[in-house]
Amino acid sequence: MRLRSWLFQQFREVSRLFAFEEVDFPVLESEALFVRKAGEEITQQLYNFEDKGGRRVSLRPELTPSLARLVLQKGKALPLPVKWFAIGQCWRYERMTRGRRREHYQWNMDILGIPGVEAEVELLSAIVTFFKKVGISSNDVGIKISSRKVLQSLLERFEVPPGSFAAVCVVVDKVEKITRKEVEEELLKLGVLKDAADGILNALSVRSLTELEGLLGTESEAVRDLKQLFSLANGYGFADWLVFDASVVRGLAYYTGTVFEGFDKEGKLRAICGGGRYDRLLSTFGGEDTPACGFGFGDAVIVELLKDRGLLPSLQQEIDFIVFPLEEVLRPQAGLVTTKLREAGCVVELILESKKMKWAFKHAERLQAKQLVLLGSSEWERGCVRVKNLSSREEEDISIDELITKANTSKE
Ligand SMILES: Nc1ccc(Br)nc1
Repeated sequence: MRLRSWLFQQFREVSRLFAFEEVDFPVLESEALFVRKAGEEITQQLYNFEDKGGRRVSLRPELTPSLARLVLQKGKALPLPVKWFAIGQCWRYERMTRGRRREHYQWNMDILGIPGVEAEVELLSAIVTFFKKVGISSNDVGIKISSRKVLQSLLERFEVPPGSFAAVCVVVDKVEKITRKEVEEELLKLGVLKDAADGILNALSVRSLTELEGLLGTESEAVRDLKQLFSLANGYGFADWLVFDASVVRGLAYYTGTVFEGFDKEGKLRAICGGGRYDRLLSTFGGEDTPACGFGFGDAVIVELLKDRGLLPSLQQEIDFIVFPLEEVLRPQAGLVTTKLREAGCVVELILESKKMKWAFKHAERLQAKQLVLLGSSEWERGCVRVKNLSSREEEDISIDELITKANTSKE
């Protein structure tokens, strides 16, 4: 829990730096919000059920559809651009034999209302800011960038019905998980003939924007967008984190343009984060066309990466004082001292049971507390408490007022 709190603190701090507002959505939504027909794994693993009112509902597998629903619900009352972030628990239903988690937490940042790649560059900058904040460099991690407009123009060239665009993207996204033959077979089922399938799969191995321009022509929107994105990223100073990779498609049906994913350069881990542009999602929910892009950043792979790189922070509870009444009759006084120290902003552990002094010292050592405040009747009669500094081993009898004054000074 300490690690999760620290991780979420980093997510929140980056979101705050980028002037994003935090939002939250229900973890349980109508199943219909997530049902899509493009064959995505995420929709095949819905943690869905019928509730006591006979409603078909589902634990959310992702946050973006809820965000779209909320933006639509607010309609004109919500001035664009919208810059929202959320950290939410998401669920999937997998057979436990896979030994994989059924729930994880995802940090999302989304910008709605900006049609140009300026929005993607802000989001990519936020991801890079997070990596740098936790000690990860562009030697450790990169972000692969491409655009689904590459696939879109190829499907048009091969006269593939536009209605199968999303499903084709979902299949092509599997290209590193299943064999090329299986991909071709799945594409064939979607009406993509062999020559079109070959054209698509060959395009994924394009290695540069120049090569892509050669393939798609100088008027290509995909090439224009990507050139502008890299140029802006250069201006921001994080272009060294980015790499054009035509094979990046991502597996969510609703992406329509730029797509990107964070990857570890040792190639040991799954994608660290991923995102893209989804300009049609709100209109598929019955809203007006609203340009949108965002990313999801899960809490699992990043922890693996931090472990691998020795970057996990050492997270100890930080106890300023342990207060210990030596006699039960002084417990009310111990409560007074504790209250005053806490009002001064100090973290105080009050020992709640009658214990031996030896136990109190061991307890203080275990918690790595800074100071131990002992209340004994002889000191109390002189209006004092005994304070032991647990690192310097120094101890002194001081008045409560002196103790609180020192505590306040240390907290300023
Ligand atoms: N979508 C999703 C939900 C939960 C986990 Br664990 N992974 C992916």
